[in-house]
Amino acid sequence: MTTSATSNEGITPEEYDLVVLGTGEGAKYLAWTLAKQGVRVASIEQRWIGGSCPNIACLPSKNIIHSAKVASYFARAAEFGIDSAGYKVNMAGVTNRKRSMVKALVDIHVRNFETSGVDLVLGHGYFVGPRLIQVDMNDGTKRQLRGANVVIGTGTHATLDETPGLVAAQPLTHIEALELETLPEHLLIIGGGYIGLEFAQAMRRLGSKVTVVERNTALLHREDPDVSEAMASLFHDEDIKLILGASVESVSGTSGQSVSLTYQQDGVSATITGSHLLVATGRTPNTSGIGLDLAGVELTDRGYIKVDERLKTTAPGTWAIGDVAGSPQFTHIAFDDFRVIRDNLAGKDHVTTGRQVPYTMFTDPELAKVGLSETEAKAKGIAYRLFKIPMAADLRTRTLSETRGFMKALVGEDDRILGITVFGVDGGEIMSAVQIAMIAGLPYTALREAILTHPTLMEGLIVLFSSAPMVVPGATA
Ligand SMILES: Cc1cc2nc3c(=O)[nH]c(=O)nc-3n(C[C@H](O)[C@H](O)[C@H](O)COP(=O)(O)OP(=O)(O)OC[C@H]3O[C@@H](n4cnc5c(N)ncnc54)[C@H](O)[C@@H]3O)c2cc1C
Ligand SMILES: NC(=O)c1ccc[n+]([C@@H]2O[C@H](COP(=O)([O-])OP(=O)(O)OC[C@H]3O[C@@H](n4cnc5c(N)ncnc54)[C@H](O)[C@@H]3O)[C@@H](O)[C@H]2O)c1
Repeated sequence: MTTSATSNEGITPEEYDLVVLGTGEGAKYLAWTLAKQGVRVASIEQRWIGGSCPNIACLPSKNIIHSAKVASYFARAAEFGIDSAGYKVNMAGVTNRKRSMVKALVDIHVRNFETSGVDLVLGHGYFVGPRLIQVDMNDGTKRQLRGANVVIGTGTHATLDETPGLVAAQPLTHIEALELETLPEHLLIIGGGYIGLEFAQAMRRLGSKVTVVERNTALLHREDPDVSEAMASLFHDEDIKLILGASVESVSGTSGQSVSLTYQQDGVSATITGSHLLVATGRTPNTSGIGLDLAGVELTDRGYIKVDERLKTTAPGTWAIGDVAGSPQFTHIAFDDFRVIRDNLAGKDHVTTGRQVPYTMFTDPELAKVGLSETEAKAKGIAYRLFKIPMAADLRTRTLSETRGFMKALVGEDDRILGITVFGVDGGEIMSAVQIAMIAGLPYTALREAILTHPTLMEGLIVLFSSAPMVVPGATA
C-alpha cells in the first residue's frame, strides 16, 4: 500500500487497486478473488461481515425454517407411527441453533479475509470524492481509501413505508424476527412476498397464530394462477389467515405487546389485532447518505445505482454489485454480478443481460422456477407444449408422505425446455436439475430417456416428460 497527497480533511488517503464498499455476496468474492491474484484490495464493512445472506437473511432464515419443519414432523408424528405426546417448541433453542450457525459462518468469512490478503476495514464508509471513500471506523478513528477501481455493494434494507403509526409501532423486520426468543402469540405480517410467506409458515409451525395482510388480490400475483392458488391453499390448510387485496391504512399499538392494523378490503374498513408485527413489504436500497453525488454516481428513479449491462456506474472506475445495483434480489445473482465485474476488470466482455434468474421460495413445499412461465410465454406469443404432473405421480413423494403440489415444464417447438416450475417437496433441487439440462441445451427427450435412480425425486422428471402434453400455439402473425 502506498500513500498520496493529504486530503482537505487532514487524512492521508490510502491508495488501493480496488476498494469495495460492503462485504455482501458479490463484493466479498470479488475482494477475495482479486486479492489472491496479488491485487491490493480493501473491503469496508460496517456491521455484517459477509453481508446479509449469512448474517440476517438467506441462511439464518432457512435455518429457522428447518426447525419449523422438524416441528411439523412432531405435529404429524402419529402419521409416521411415532408417539410425540408432550413435545414443546423452545424458541430460544431454535434461535440459538441459528446463532451458532451464523457465528461459524462469520468465523469462516473472517478467515477468508485474512488468508486472501484483503484489508478488511470495519466501519461506515461514504464517498468524499470520486473513488475516494472515508470510513468512520468502528474504533472511532477515520480513514480515507482511494481505489483505482471502486465497487459499491451496500445492499438494501427492509422498507418501512409512510403508513401512519407504522414506525411508532416498532415492527419487527426480518432482522429482529430472526432473533426472537419467545414465540409471538399472534404474528401479523404486512406483505405476502418471499419474506412474508417464508416467515408466516415457519412461525405458524413453531406455534404462533399468523395473519398475512397483502395488498394484491392474489398471492404471488406474478406467478401463474395455478401456482398462486396452490400456495394460498397450502396456507389455508396450515391455518394461516390470508387477508388479500387489503390496503393498510394505519397501525396502532406496539409490536411485542399489542398491535393493530386497520385496513380497507373491498371498500370495507376492518381492524385486526395481534401481539407482534413483521413488515415484509420489499426493500429500500442503501444509497442515501453515502456521498454518491460526490462520487459522480447517479441513481435510478427507484433509488438504485444506475448501471449498464457490465455493472459500470455513471462514474469512471466505479462499479455497483448485487441488490444495490438493481440486480434481481437473490444471493446467486449477486454472486453472478461478481463474475461479471471480475471479467470486465480483467478486460473481458461479460454482461448481465439474458442471464438465467432461477429462484426458490423456501416454503414447505418449496416453490422453484427457472425460465418461462405459462403467463410469460402467452404474453410473448411463444408456442409451447406443457408437461404437467401432480407431485403424487413422483413415487418418492409417497414414501415421504409429501405428495402436495405439481411440477410443470414448458417445451419449445425444437424440443428444448423453455422453463420449469416446481411446487413440491425439494422443488429447488428438482428445478436445478432441469436448469442444468437447459444450460446444456438438452432436448426434453434426453431427460425422458435417462436412467435415473429409483425412487428419487428426480426420477419424477421421467414421469413428467413422458406425460401427455397440452399444446399451446404461439402468436399468429
Ligand atoms: C430475510 C431474507 C431472506 C432471504 N433469503 C434468500 C434466499 O433464500 N435466497 C436468495 O438467493 N436470496 C435471499 N435473500 C436475498 C439476499 O439476501 C440478497 O439478495 C443478497 O444478500 C444481496 O447481497 P448484496 O451483496 O447485494 O447485499 P448485502 O448482502 O446486504 O451486503 C451489503 C453489505 O454492505 C454493508 N454496508 C452497507 N452500507 C455500508 C456502508 N456505508 N459502509 C460499510 N458497509 C456498508 C452492509 O452492512 C452489508 O453487509 C433474502 C433476503 C432476506 C432479507
Ligand atoms: N427464497 C428467496 O430467494 C428469498 C427469500 C426472502 C427474500 N428474498 C428476496 O428479498 C426480496 C425482499 O423480500 P420481501 O418479501 O420483502 O419483498 P417481496 O417484493 O417479495 O414482497 C413484498 C410483498 O409485500 C406486498 N406489499 C408491499 N407493500 C404493502 C403494503 N403496504 N400492504 C400490504 N402488502 C404490501 C407486495 O405486494 C409484495 O407481495 C425478495 O423480493 C427476494 O428477492 C428471497
